[in-house]
Amino acid sequence: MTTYAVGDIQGCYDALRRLLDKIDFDEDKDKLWVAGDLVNRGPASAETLRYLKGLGENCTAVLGNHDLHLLAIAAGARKPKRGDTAAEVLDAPDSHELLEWLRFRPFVHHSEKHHCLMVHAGVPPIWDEDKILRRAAELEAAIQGPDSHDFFMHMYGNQPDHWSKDLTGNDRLRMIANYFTRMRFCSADGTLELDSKGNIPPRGFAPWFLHKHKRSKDLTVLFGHWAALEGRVFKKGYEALDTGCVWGGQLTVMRIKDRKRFSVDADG
Ligand SMILES: Nc1ncnc2c1ncn2[C@@H]1O[C@H](COP(=O)(O)OP(=O)(O)OP(=O)(O)OP(=O)(O)OC[C@H]2O[C@@H](n3cnc4c(N)ncnc43)[C@H](O)[C@@H]2O)[C@@H](O)[C@H]1O
Repeated sequence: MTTYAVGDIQGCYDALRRLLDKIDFDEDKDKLWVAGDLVNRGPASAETLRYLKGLGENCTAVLGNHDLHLLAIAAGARKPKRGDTAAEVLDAPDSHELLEWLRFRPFVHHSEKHHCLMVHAGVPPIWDEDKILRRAAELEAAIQGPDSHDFFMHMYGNQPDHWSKDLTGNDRLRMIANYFTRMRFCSADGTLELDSKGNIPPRGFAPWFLHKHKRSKDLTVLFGHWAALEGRVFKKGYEALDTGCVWGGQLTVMRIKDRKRFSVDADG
């Protein structure tokens, strides 16, 4: 049994299957962790969800911003934007099952065995692992509970931009969602800058993983989301997995035990 972690698939189902063939992935024995953004912009989000759902307990996927966006569209809280491919999932005959499976994915996966945390965008420097997991659970409860429509209606936006334990309601949930699913740059106190998407830090901010973190140093964080990094972080304890498949780059999987990476080109 071998455990692998894959970056943002975003509906690039053919690339996913080519990559799994390349590593001789055994669907009955091996484990696949997915670092969020399973869907959207790529051509085959429904097929991707169907395949990952079919892996059962051998797939552990966390939610990304594009997954949340699809769930918000499905809930009637948002309209699709140009370039979104949500309709392909919404029109699928098994749409309900696929969306319910997605809605019940976590935001953070903690593996004690492998000393890893997997999250889509990142974890703020101001939280230790206990807080990270408790705040992920808060957000999961909101999305999985009866008031999820209300959350999706209020999910979008860049404010508040910094954490306070006194935050309540949808402001608190939006802040947590923005840390886990949209963050790239922040300041040492966890203030977010969500406009910049390239590699150049805006003045006063740095990539979230370069700050001093409260989290235990023994935990490696696996994350996706940031295609412009091209899978490179150069900092011990961090593994960037998004290599921009949906932008014509590559899809990359990392074997957890030795951190060896395998990639396929987007266009085969
Ligand atoms: N609370 C909330 N508030 C607001 N929106 C929410 C939300 N929750 C969910 N959403 C949804 O989140 C999305 C906005 O997210 P954002 O993070 O704001 O923007 P994005 O451009 O859509 O990011 P993406 O996730 O695609 O990241 P990537 O690095 O691949 O791509 C980013 C850029 O990198 C560029 N890029 C790709 N490869 C690159 C490379 N090798 N070098 C340089 N740039 C590269 C691409 O061209 C692209 O412009 C929307 O769909 C929105 O609806």
